[in-house]
Amino acid sequence: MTVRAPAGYAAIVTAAGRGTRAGGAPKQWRDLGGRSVLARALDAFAGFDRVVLVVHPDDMGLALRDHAGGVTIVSGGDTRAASVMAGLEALEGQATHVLIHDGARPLVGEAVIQGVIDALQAGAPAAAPALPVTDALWRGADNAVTATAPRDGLFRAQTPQGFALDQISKAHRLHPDDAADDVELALKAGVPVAITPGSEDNLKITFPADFARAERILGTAMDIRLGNGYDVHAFGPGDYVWLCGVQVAHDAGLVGHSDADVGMHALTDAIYGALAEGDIGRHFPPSDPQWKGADSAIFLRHAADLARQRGFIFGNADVTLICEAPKIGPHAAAMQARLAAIMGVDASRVSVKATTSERLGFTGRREGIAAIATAALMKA
Ligand SMILES: Nc1ccn([C@@H]2O[C@H](COP(=O)(O)OP(=O)(O)OP(=O)(O)O)[C@@H](O)[C@H]2O)c(=O)n1
Ligand SMILES: C[C@](O)(CO)[C@H](O)COP(=O)(O)O
Repeated sequence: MTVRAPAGYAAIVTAAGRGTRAGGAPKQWRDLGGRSVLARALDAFAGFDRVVLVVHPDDMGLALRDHAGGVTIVSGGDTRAASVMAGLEALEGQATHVLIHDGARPLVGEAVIQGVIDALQAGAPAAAPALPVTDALWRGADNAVTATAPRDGLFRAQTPQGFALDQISKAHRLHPDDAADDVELALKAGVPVAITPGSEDNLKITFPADFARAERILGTAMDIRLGNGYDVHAFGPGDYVWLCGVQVAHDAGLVGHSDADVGMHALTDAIYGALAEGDIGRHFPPSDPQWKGADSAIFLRHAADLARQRGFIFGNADVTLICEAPKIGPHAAAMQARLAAIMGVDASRVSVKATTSERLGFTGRREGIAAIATAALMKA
């Protein structure tokens, strides 16, 4: 879920720094759990009508490659304040309020952004998230404590910091010097700033170890779903069967309301199961004549689309066909490719294998084919 910002609200995401303390390539372009730090920070503002992304001139090509469309990309300056100023200039006359966010804070949550918006909507000219300092504070030198310092009334500042656009633009023009953040400039210009709730998850990637910390937060926040599916179809008259989207010659057909693709049905049910969305019968009732003889790809595509609409990506899918015949091995790769194409994933994430039941039971007596499937869905 992203925050839907009120009309007139814009966001500036600053990403023109070089990330010297983090080392390596500029931190905002580096991978964090499969997506760049910056892509994650930008995502949080997808519900804003206007978003300005400020990047280093050397990164303009990268920015246009990854973020063209939807956001306005401008070149930043030598300091954070100069980069924010470039963003503010791009917004002149285009918004009433602006939230200014570090591209290096990839895990900002809805509640933090909403808290800032609510304070501005309530009439504050400026509002920013922060956390009270809870640890004792010391002064130190040469690895020794030289004094203690009171922590009362001290806060750790975060972003996004929100402002009435005209007031923060004026503050930047009045004090074009660098500052730790935009709140500092607002205060210098006499603009009062409300404190809103920050979050421990809203860390700024600053040092190398912060990547591991962010990965840990992402890991615990990851929504992982597993679903299983099971299906059986009896043999009947015919000279081929549909299995996992591939037509396989056989001395019998499979009986069913649709094309009786038992493997595809098991996989579709596994996806519905992971989404707690019932089974194929709920979405495509067998009582409905329009599904008579239907291509089962319709069912699988529907389940895969539903997963994507809910924000999930596929971890993997695994289908096992249980039959004495036909032989599955020669067709397994084609089945894998077909299922992957229907689901819109790479074939390496889909497995199709088979086993006999050692001539035991209904599959052993060649009365039909059974299939079991597992699907893993993930959402960060
Ligand atoms: N000239 C600058 C400097 C910083 N930033 C942005 O401001 C945010 C917070 O800054 P910081 O963590 O200090 O980032 P860097 O300046 O990149 O880091 P470092 O000081 O370690 O080089 C980051 O998203 C950074 O890209 C910017 O847009 N323009
Ligand atoms: C803006 C800021 O993120 C607020 O905490 C921070 O001041 C900027 O980062 P820096 O490390 O101070 O440059």
